[in-house]
Amino acid sequence: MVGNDKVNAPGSPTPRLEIRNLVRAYGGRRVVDDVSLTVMPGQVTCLLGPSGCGKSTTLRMIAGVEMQDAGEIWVDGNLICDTVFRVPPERRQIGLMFQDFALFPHLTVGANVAFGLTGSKAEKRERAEEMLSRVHLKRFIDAYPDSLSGGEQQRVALARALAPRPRIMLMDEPFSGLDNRLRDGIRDETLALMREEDTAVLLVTHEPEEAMRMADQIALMRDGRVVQLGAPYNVYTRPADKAAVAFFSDTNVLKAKVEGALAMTPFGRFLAPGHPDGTEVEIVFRPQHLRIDFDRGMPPAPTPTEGTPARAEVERARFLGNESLIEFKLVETGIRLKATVPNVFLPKVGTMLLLRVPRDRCFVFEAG
Ligand SMILES: Nc1ncnc2c1ncn2[C@@H]1O[C@H](COP(=O)(O)OP(=O)(O)OP(=O)(O)O)[C@@H](O)[C@H]1O
Repeated sequence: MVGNDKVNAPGSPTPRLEIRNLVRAYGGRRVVDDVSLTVMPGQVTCLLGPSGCGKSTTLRMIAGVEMQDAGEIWVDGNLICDTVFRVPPERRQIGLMFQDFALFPHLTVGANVAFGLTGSKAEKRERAEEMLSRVHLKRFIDAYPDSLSGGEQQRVALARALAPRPRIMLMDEPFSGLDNRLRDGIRDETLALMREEDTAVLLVTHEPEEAMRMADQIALMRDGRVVQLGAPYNVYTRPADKAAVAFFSDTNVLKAKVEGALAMTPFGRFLAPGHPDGTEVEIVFRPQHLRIDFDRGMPPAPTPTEGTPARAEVERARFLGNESLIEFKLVETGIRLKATVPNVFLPKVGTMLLLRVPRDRCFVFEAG
């Protein structure tokens, strides 16, 4: 029962991987709850979310090592798994790479890479050589894994996973065992290789920075559901809710009540479109968007883009390397806010400064 994709509009390209309404429950609790997404060939989709939100379970169902309770998995427009029909894992042409990737210690690097391949001995050796050249490790083809560094072993694992030309690559926190410097290089190498091979990648991570770096598309997950799906820029700049803002950075929150489609705050009025009068809202913005000015006695006039400036006292200032973090208390209301500024800016505790909030950097959500 291998069907054709009926859902995608005619003429639109067929996704390499499509999951529709996947559900998985343990003991009555839905840990994956109606998850749908697509991954195109040569593209990377990141499943991003906090620990326990259902990322790995989703991946395991696609790999075929776990059965869903409901929903369908399609590859290149063909159904490969629903609740009655199931292509076995080894026939799905899906490559796997996990954090605790294990190379076979008793096999050479070349034999590790050739392990999942079919064909003659010479053909297998040739493909292993090709893949090892791509990850710049051909010289280790006859060495054993334990003579390689952690990063080199990871690249061998990548070469091994990609050698059989999987149509889809599922990666679960594959870079988390590596130190930062090594990680950036291997990430870039991995992306380049997978784009060249036109592989569709579904990568699980709980690190927003990793997702922003690697993904063409981010599926932000929480409590088993995809709460937002989109390009990294869109997910970051148009977050679905307060938690989506907070997942990517620290936040400042101003509470207010809507009156006449406006929310009144110490920084003046904010437009609150779509929120009926009387709604309690939260105005959320990132610390890097709080504007700081010197207090020259006469506060500048309110502007439509930044509202009314508010006087604030510095409570703490710390240098974090490439930016400084300043913590403030608003004089009038006692509200605490944080600002980050590039480089070194360390005003003394007690200094009075003026703060402004650019309206185009704020998100207004109903208070939850
Ligand atoms: N076999 C299982 N039996 C019961 N509960 C399970 C099982 N596997 C996973 N869970 C639960 O399902 C939820 C989702 O787990 P999952 O591993 O998919 O999350 P995750 O987002 O990948 O988390 P992490 O980033 O920590 O790996 C968790 O609460 C977990 O405890």
